This record gives sequence, C-alpha cells and structure tokens, in this order.
Amino acid sequence: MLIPSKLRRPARLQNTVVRQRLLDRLSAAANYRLALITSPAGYGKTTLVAQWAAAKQDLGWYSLDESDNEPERFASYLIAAFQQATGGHCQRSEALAQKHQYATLSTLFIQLSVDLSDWPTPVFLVIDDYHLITNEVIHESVRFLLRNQPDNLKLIVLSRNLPSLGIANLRVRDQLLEIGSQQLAFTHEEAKRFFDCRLGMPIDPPDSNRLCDEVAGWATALQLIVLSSRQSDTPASKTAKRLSGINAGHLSDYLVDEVLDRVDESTRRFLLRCSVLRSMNDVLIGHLTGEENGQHRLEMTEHQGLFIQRMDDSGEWFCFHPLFASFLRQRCLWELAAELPAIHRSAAEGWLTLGYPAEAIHHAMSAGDREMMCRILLDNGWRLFNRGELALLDRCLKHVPYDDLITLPRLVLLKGWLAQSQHRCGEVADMLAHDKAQMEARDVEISPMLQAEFNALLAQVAINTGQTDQAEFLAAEALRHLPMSSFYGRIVAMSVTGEVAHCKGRLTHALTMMQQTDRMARQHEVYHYALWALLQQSEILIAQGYLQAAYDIQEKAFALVREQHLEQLPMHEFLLRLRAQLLWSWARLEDAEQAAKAGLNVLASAQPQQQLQCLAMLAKCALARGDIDDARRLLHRCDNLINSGQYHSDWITNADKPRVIYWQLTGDTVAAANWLNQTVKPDCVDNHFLQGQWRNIARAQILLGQFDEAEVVLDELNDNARALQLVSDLNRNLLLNNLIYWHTGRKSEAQSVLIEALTLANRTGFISHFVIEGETMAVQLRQLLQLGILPELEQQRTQRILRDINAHHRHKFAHFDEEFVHQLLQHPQVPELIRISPLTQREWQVLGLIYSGYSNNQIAGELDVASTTIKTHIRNLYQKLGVGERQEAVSQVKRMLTMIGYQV
Ligand SMILES: Nc1ncnc2c1ncn2[C@@H]1O[C@H](COP(=O)(O)OP(=O)(O)OP(=O)(O)O)[C@@H](O)[C@H]1O
Repeated sequence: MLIPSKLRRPARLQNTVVRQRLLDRLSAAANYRLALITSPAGYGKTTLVAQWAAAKQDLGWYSLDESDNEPERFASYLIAAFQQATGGHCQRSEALAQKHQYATLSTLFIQLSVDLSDWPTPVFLVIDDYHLITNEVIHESVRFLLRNQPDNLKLIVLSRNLPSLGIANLRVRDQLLEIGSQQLAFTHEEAKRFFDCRLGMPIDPPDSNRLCDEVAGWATALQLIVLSSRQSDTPASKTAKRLSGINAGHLSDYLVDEVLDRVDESTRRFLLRCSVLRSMNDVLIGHLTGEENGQHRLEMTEHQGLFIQRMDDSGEWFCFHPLFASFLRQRCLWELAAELPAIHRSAAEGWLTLGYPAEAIHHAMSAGDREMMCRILLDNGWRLFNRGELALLDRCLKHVPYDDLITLPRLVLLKGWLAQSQHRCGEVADMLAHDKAQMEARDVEISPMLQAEFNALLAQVAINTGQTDQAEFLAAEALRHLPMSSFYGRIVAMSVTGEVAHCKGRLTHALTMMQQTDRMARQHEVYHYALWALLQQSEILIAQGYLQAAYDIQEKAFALVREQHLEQLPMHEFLLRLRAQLLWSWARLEDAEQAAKAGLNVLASAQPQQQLQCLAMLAKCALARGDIDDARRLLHRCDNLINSGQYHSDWITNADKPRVIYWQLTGDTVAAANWLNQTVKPDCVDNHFLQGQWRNIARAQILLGQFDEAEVVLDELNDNARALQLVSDLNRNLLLNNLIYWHTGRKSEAQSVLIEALTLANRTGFISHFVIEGETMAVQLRQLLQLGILPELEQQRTQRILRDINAHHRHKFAHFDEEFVHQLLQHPQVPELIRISPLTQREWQVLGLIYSGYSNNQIAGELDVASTTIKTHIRNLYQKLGVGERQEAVSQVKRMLTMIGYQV
C-alpha cells in the first residue's frame, strides 16, 4: 500500500514569495530532458518547484524518504507518480510495478517508455530530495531512464547534492536545465517581500538588505529570523546577527536555543517524539503522544511556523521540513534515548492500525523489538509475500535471530518459500532439513496441518530437483492434510502431482491435475501457478499429439500473461518457446523464429545461459529451411553456453536435438561419435524428454551405421510411446525407423512406417519433422505419390512436405534455376541436343517437377498455370530432350545430375 501523501505536491503556497526570475527559468523545463535543482538544505528548492508546478497539468510528484532506497518501493512510487501525471494512462507499468513482475528496474522503465510514448503532451515528473537515494541500483536505473526516456518525458530532480545521473553528458548535449544555490539565494528585493508579509511591522530596505546579505540569501535562515523575532520580540536585526555565518552544519545549536528551548513542554514533547515519523497524521500522532486531537496539534504546529508542512491538499498528512526533521531526530536520540524503543513501538502500532505493515515493520526493526516484528510477520507475512515484497521480507527475516525464528515454524515456512521464490531452490531442502532438526531438538510443536504446508513446499523443491518419487509422496501427503482454506499449499501440491504424473507418462491424469491447478490458482489469484499449469497442459497435449488443442491452451496462456502483466516472468519465455516448437512442427518457420526471438527478449536481463533453449529452437528453424550456415552459427553459440553452465538434463536434450540433425545433414560422423560416447543414456523412456534423448542417440547411431543398435533403441521407444500414448513421440520415432529401413534396403518396411507416420501426422500436423530428412524423404514421398496409394489427407500433406523439401533443401527443383542451368550447359559432357536447342527457364522448372514426382495437375497447381499449358511445356521439352515419355525424362535428369556431381 502506498502512502498517498508521498505522491502529492506540497500545498499551501499562499504566503510564499513568488520569485518570477526563477519561475521564468523553469518555464523552459519542457525543452530539456532533465531539470536539476541543487543546493544545500533549505534554499527553497521544494517551494520554488511547487510554485511552478501549482497550475501544471500532466505532472507527478514523488517525495522521497530513506526507505525509498529499496528498488521495489522506489519503482512502485515512481510509477504511481506517473499514473498521477497521466490520469492512469500507464496501466501496464503500474500492474508490473504493483505485482513486482519485472526482471529489473530498467525493464520496467522500458515498459514505462512504451506507455508514455503515445501520450500527446509533455509529462513532468518531480522527484524531491533525491539526495536520499544511496542505492546504486536505483541510480543506475534512473540513468537508464534518462538515456531511454521518450521525448515527452521531463524529469525534475531536486537534490542537496549533485546526483550521479550522467549529468556531464546531458550538459554537453544541452539537455540539462540547472538551477543551483547561487540562483536560489534570495535577492534583496525578494527578502524584503518575504519580511513584509511575515513580520508584524514593516522593515526598512537597508535593514532587510543587510539581513539578507548576512545569511547569504538562505531561505531557511530568513524563516528562522522571522520565527525567532516573533517568539521573543527581539528585533529581526539581532537574530540575523546571530545567524550570520551559520550554515546547515551549525544550525543545530541555533535551533536548540532559538526554537526548541522556546516552545512549551507539550510542543517540545510532540516535536521530539513525532520526529521518528516520516509522515504523520491524526492517528499516528494519537499513538505517539497519547493526545486525543492529533489533527489539531498538527495544525497548531503549522500555525506556529515550526517547520512542518502539509504533504497534500487533504490536510490530513504532514511532515517536518527535512532539515528540521533530521535535527529533531538527532535531538530525540539524545534526549529520549531510553524511550526511543517505546516510541517506535507506538509508531508501529499506529501504522498497523492504518493498515501499512511495511511501515510498521520499519519501526519494529528500529525499536529492536523482535517479538513485535515476528508478530507483524506472522500476521502479515503471507500478504506481503503474495504482493511480491520479497526483499522486505528477506530483510526482516534476517533481523530475527535464528533461535527465535526456530520457535516459530510458520516463519520458518515463510523463509523457505522466500528462498524458493528467489530461485534458491538448491538451498531449500538442506535449509529446511536443518531447521526441522533444530525444531525437533527444541520440542517445537508442528501441527499436522502445518506439516502439510511444509510438505507442499518440499514437494515443489523435490520436483525442481528431479526427485519425482519424493515429490509425489510429499504432494500426496500435503493434499491429504491441507484443508481447502490452505489454498496456496493445495495449489502447489496439486501442480506438483500433475507434474509428477507428466514425468511418469500418466498423461491423462497429469492433464486433469493441471486443469484443476489452473482453476484453483485463478480463483485465488495465484497467477504464476495458473500460467505454469497452462504451460504443462500445453506440453502434455503436444506429447499426446493434440497440437491444435495445445495451440488453443497456449492462446489462453498468452491471454493470462497479457491480463495479469506476466510478460517479464521467465515462464513467459517458456510459453514462447513452446509456441515456437509447435509452429516449427507445422513448418511455420518465420512465426516460429519470431516466437523464439521474443523468448530471447524476455531473457534479456537474465544470465546468458538461460538462452540455450531459444537458441536451439532457432537452430532447428535454420535446419528446417536448409540454411546450414545459420544453423552452424547458432549451434556454435549453444556449444559455448553448454560449456559454460550447468543444465537440467531436459535442456541438454533439447539443445542436442538440432546438433545431431546438423551432424546428419553435414555427414559429420566424428562429432556424432564423440557425442555418442559421452552422452547420458537414461534408464527409462517414460516421458517425452527421455524419448527425445534416446531419439538423439538413435539418430547418431544411424549416422554412424550402427543400424542394429538403433533399431533396438527404437523398438523400445515405440513400445513405450504406444503404451503411454505419446503420439508425437511415436510419430517422430517412426521417421527414424524409416531411415534405418531405407539405409538397410528394407524398402517395403520403410514404406509402411512412412505411411504410418503420415497417418499419425493427420493428428499431429507434423511437417518439418519430415522435411528435415531431406532428399531421402523426398525420394520416398515421390514414390508414394506415384503409386497413388495415399488417402486424400496424407496425399496433401505429402505434397506440402515435398514442396518444402524442394524449397528449402536445394533439391533438384531448386537446382534448376538459372545458375544451375548455366553450370549444366557449360559442362563438356552435356548432350549435344540440349546444348543446341536449350530449354526455356519455365521448361526447366517443369522438368524439375516431373523429376520430383509431380503429376501434370500438381505441376499446374505449383506453377499456377492451366494444365493445358503444362501439357504444351511437356511436349516441347520432351522434343528438346529427345525423349518420348515421363520415365525417360526422369532418367535423363538423373544422368545429368550425376554428370555434374549430384548423388541421386
Ligand atoms: N519563495 C519562498 N517564500 C517563502 N518562504 C520560502 C520560500 N522558499 C523557501 N522558503 C522557506 O524556506 C524554508 C526552506 O524551503 P524549502 O523546503 O523549499 O527548501 P529546500 O531547498 O527544498 O530544502 P531541503 O533541501 O531541506 O529539501 C521553508 O521553511 C520555506 O518555507
């Protein structure tokens, strides 16, 4: 929850001096990327910018305090300020910020730039007290924002020091508007106006000028002169004398003498106690001072000119002027040291009453009150966890001594989930085992229900680390004991149960579990589990061969990503990759490539190792379109990644797929043999990953001529695939069977598995799997077409596959282009007849298609001309070739191809 007053521009400017010369300078702010107002404390930066901003539309205001050094908090407020400036236009950025669903602040700011890019007018964003930022991560992100901001975004930064925001660069490019302390110092004329409206009696210009000079035009000192002379009836000139030469560093003594020691006891108590608050309202004052009418106290203090300011127009929220606040805090530390913990405790209670646990935690920590902090965490920890406040929780839990933590099993559980959510799953199991032993040693009681919550977490950890049996057992235990109200644990346990079933090849059960997970996760708004469940469903459906249904589920997942702004979750990359896989199967190569590239974009700020699978996907696309050079380049990148990281075996399997195909296409038996020697041979073949790994092995064996071994492997793969109904796997396996039979001369077996594969493809829609086999496949498919034994659907698919092989694999048809014909005609052995009456380009094309097994009608369809025209072309080219019929023409082509070095 955001504190609204931090986002409001300072109100009540009626009595301030309007300094037109500075306002004129600021009026040019729209021409610069950044307006930077810097000066030591109290020079009037905030007042000036508030005056300038008063009548401005499209302006957001963000007042920082020390707590804004937490990047998530900074991001939430900053985006909220932009929302304020644009009346809610930056919804996508807001959703990302609220749910912490961005990889880094920079990626969030990219979204912000996109949101702002279609905003029609300049958007101004004021960040006040930027000097409070000490976190380099935030500086870096603001520098990024400045480098990449859309033209209409104008930042106005107020700071006591020069912030490290790449100022020099902006200055050189004339993108920076600067106002410093020299300009901010009050002029004589401004000081005169200042005194005139504040002092009871008019002041002579020479006196006013002298006062102004003595404090070097420092606004705070002018204010103090007035305050002091009002409080003590001393002439302003005397106060000024005392103030001259004082700077912010010496101010403390002065404020004690002139302000604190002069107010009554109850005001002094109010000032000191409330100084611990970064913002205050009626409720908080009540908690800190016990006074009944906090609002009245706040207004009185304002009336007395005691450096308190309204944070917004509502008049509910106030804060001390920063300079005064830090003085008071210092003083409070000194004078009320013994009471300080109790004061912070009261502040924490106040914030809890208002419903701001994060603020309450800050005070509980400052009070050093572990018990209170634990109580706040126990009551609000899950709320904060679900809101993604992971850094805050992490910090809090680190403040709880282990001995205390271990007596509070719910906090131990929270700590475990925190580690799991921060991708430290490697640590979680050991950490929890250690915690459990410690809890047992201390007789800490864990109810069966709580144990079930632990089991749900441990089940998730077990499945992540590949221990399926353990995961299955723990998830079942969790589901047995968890009541419906423990929805988070139940969602997790259900998802794990589904995943285990998936791994063990029980696909129907897995699908049901994942559907339930999706429903329940949506109902309780645990959207990342809903997305996970959809991804799993899509994978299962792909394995079952229902690719269209998988596509539809993916559409649902894309919609969820859009609606819940999950674009930056790593899971989004998984979705895009699954989509790419599916499109690849259907030979929609450009779309597949686009999806894989979008996946890489999602990973832009992650470790490069994460890119392995998308790159492997792109390599598969390159291979399917016969672009060996591109495939080599991509696989080279994959090799580098594989050598520089640790991967789950499924990842390696996916990356090995295009590598083995590449070796097959390039005949690289050495690489295949090396790989085969060292690759993992899994114990079983129960799921599509393991099937995939064994298929890689079989393909390498075929390439190396180890046909018998490959056949044994495939027999087992097929038995399992049939038993578990892994239809897509069966479809792929049969193509490898076909390869073995073809190479070992078992032509009729080759033909029957190919027909079976084509029939299965009616369900899977596979095209590229056939295309990738290139010429061997084309020859067989042409024969099938010539035999005319294929049913209509299979026949159509065959023609499509042939077209793709022709187009992508530089098959004969592709060779019959101008370059090829030129090469052929130059050949010394080319038949004289062809040389003297050469074929036209069209006739060569037709000849290529005849050779590719196309019927006259199919050739007409391919070239988009009437079949009568084709007949004419055929008649002419037969004459030129000196042949009488189709088969003779095909033999003639074969001879020519062999002549110029092609294997046919
Ligand atoms: N134009 C003005 N008219 C009247 N009073 C002013 C004016 N400018 C500044 N002051 C007074 O001077 C004091 C300091 O002003 P302000 O808070 O604007 O300074 P600042 O430079 O933003 O301080 P900080 O660095 O602590 O944020 C305030 O008490 C304010 O009321």
